[in-house]
Parts: sequence; C-alpha cells; structure tokens
Amino acid sequence: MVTVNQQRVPRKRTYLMCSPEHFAVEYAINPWMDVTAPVDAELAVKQWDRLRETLVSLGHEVHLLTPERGLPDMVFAANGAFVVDGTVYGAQFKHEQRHAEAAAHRAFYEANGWRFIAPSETNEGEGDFAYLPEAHGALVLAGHGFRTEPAAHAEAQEALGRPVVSLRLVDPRFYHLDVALASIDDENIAYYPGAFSAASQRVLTQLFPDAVIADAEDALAFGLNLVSDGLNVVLNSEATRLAGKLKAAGYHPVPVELAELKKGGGSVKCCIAELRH
Ligand SMILES: CN(C)C(=N)NCCC[C@H](N)C(=O)O
Repeated sequence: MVTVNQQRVPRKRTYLMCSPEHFAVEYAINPWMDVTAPVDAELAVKQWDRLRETLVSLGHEVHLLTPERGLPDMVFAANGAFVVDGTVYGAQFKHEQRHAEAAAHRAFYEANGWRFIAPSETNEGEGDFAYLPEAHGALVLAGHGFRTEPAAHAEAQEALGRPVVSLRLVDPRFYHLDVALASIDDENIAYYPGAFSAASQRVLTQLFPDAVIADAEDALAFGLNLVSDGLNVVLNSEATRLAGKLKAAGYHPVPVELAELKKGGGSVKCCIAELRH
C-alpha cells in the first residue's frame, strides 16, 4: 500500500537515446503528425539536449545511438527494443517508414554484448511494453490495438520469461502504451483509463489499486510519456496537474519542454530506452 509520506528512493538507470539531428515530419503515421506544420530542427536538438542533460544531472548513465539520415523518427529510441534483465527483445516496426530503425538498434545491442532475440511479430519495443520488476512478482504490461500485435505479447513472454499482461488501446491518439501508461517506480504506474478498453481498465484497477490517474488533458499533453527513477519523474512540462498528483504521492516531478518532438507524436519516454542489465 502506497502512503503519501512514503520515502521514495531513486535507482540509478542506464538509458539509450538518439539525437534528433535528422528529425522531421515527412510522413504521417499517427494523428499527431502534420506534414504541413513547420518543425524547428535546431530547437528540437536543443530541447532533446536539455532532456539528456537532465537525466545525467539526476545521476543516470546515457548511451547514444548514432542517428541515420533518412530515418526522421529515429530520435524515438524507446521504440527500437525492449530490454529486461540483460535480454533484448528486438522491435519489428509496423510502418515501412520505420523498418530500418530496427537494424540500427540490433547492431547497437549486438556490438555491446547484449543477448539479442530477434522478433517474428510486429512490435514497437518500449513504445508498447513496460516493465515493473516488483509488481506481483515481476510483470510486463503490453499494449496492442494500433502498432504491436497481440502475438508479440506471447513472443515477448517466451523471450523474457516474465508474465505479460495484454492491454487493449482503443483511442488512436494513444497509439502506443507509453502515451497512456508509465511505470513510476518498480511496482506502481500512472495511467489514463480512457485510452484502454473497458476490460483492460478493469485489469489495471485490479492490478494497480494505488495507481496515479491522469486526466484526459494531461494525457493529451503527453504527460504520461514520462521516465521515472523511482523518485524523480521527468515529464512534459505541459502536464501540470499530473505533476501535482505525482508530488502529492511523494515523487519529485522534473518538467521538461519537448514541444518540437511532440510534432512527431512523442515526448520524454519515446526518446529514452531503458537498458536493464
Ligand atoms: C509513445 N510514443 C508515441 C512513442 N513511443 N514513440 C513515438 C513514435 C513517433 C513516430 N512518429 C511514430 O509514429 O512511430
């Protein structure tokens, strides 16, 4: 049971990020992308740099993936794989425009000695998978409905040896799990119920009675697309009410501005893959 005065303890994390050097909105594969809206590429790099510096200043280790020309969404590094306890379950992107990113991620993991498992099913890495090492033993939460196929949930369970709970996303604005739900420590989550089917909402209520619930406005401001080290929660600065709720629950919200990358349909979490040894 989580109490308001609980002492929250941060755990040092290792992350993977990829600079938005080649970021652009050249195609529209989610409702947030508008190819006619101008993107300030320089500002995108500045905001991304600030995010990277924020993580480093919190004591985390950040590895970098080399961005590739012609892959404008590569900045969304969370989508390239899902890593649990040293095993990497690779991504297989739904949209042709992002297919080549999977190979870049695979090359990174293989070059750095990780145990890499190639997928046979469509899945977009941490975009649709979240890991809670202390929830009900150890749980993977997995989204489907827009990008990742349910068959990939079963494949991930076999690859990673952790129970995978399938959750159905029903609103195209929340096309990845990580826009609608985030782990805020090893055992608890924050989420927006309206992004999920009624049955999946019941599953979440049963598994996480103490979850922090976001409202539609904060969820649509990408507030749930956050990363947390168990104490410090780095989140989009527009999600002010969610920041207040996290504070009331004993976390330390760290707001960052990422307005340019939002034009690609992503925010904080999308830019950050967690490397779990
Ligand atoms: C939670 N989100 C949104 C992510 N993890 N990734 C962002 C991917 C954005 C990219 N344009 C796409 O539509 O694939």
